[in-house]
Amino acid sequence: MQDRLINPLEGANDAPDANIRPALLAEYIGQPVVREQMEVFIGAARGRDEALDHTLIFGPPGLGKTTLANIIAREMGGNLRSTSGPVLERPGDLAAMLTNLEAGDVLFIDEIHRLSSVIEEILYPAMEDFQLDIMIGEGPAARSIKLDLPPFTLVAATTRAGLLTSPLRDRFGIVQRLEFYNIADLTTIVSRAARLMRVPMSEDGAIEIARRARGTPRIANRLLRRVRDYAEVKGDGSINGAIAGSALDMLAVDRRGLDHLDRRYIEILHERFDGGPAGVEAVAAAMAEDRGTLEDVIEPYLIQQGYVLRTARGRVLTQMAIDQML
Ligand SMILES: Nc1ncnc2c1ncn2[C@@H]1O[C@H](COP(=O)(O)OP(=O)(O)OP(=O)(O)O)[C@@H](O)[C@H]1O
Ligand SMILES: [Mg+2]
Repeated sequence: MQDRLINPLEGANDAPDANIRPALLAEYIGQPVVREQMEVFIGAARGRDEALDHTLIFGPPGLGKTTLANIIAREMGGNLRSTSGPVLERPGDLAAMLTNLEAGDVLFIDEIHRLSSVIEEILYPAMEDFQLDIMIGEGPAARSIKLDLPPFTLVAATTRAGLLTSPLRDRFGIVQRLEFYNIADLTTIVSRAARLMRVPMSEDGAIEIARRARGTPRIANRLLRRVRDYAEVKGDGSINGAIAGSALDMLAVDRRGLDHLDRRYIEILHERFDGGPAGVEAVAAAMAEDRGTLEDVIEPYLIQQGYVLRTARGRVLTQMAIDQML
């Protein structure tokens, strides 16, 4: 899993890409619905000189949740303070973040589905009334303190919206769902990144990379870096369709953006489970992967592309998968 080239998760070999990450809404490519809505909500909040409503962003890894959180802070003219669900262990951790906020700041909590219930309880009044309500000390000496917080915006991201409790979910005024990107948008993303990285690339080179990036900008940018390596060693450093094609063939990323893990998933479902329905736990065990990896990383794209169906009785292989892959 670790060294899978088309793993949508952020990895050690993702070079720092601060310079290619879009900083403004106008540079955020694709996601037209999200972009249009955010333009309106941000414009309105700025016009009223208020903090933007709390915003929940969900979608599979690598589609631009963290990027969007950064853009929101920038467009609102506030600071971005980042943390994540698993990092916030004790109430004091969250209290420290909240009391350091200034009016109009964005508090970004990544992986919000991994927040403990104690922390969640503190978040409710903070989100609703900008009040920090916290117990300090233990036993008879314990007392509760209340503090006013400046108006701020909580931006939360999750790959698993289904795991949020409904009281938490209900406290977000804005909920945005990111979708996989189409080839045209991914082509624009790759072309822009190549320009910023000063790599000469033709349109068909960009399309070839986009087609194999399984709808995910992070993967598109990672493939671009590996194709650049290939072009520098095997060619004159510039990328065209043929160079990109042979580089990606060498990297075993096929024309549909599927790699050995996807193919194994489909083969196992076909051979061991007779095409399904099969429970996700059983498929995960047969693949020796954990269920979370299957659900977060492998399945979303296979489902979106129509290779696999998620039914009440389990996973089912579609006719299209059988025709194209087996
Ligand atoms: N709409 C976009 N336009 C251009 N580039 C994008 C866009 N969305 C994401 N990217 C690029 O893809 C990379 C991954 O995006 P990001 O880190 O925001 O994903 P994420 O959804 O937060 O992933 P994770 O779930 O792993 O936290 C970014 O570094 C950025 O360069
Ligand atoms: Mg992120």
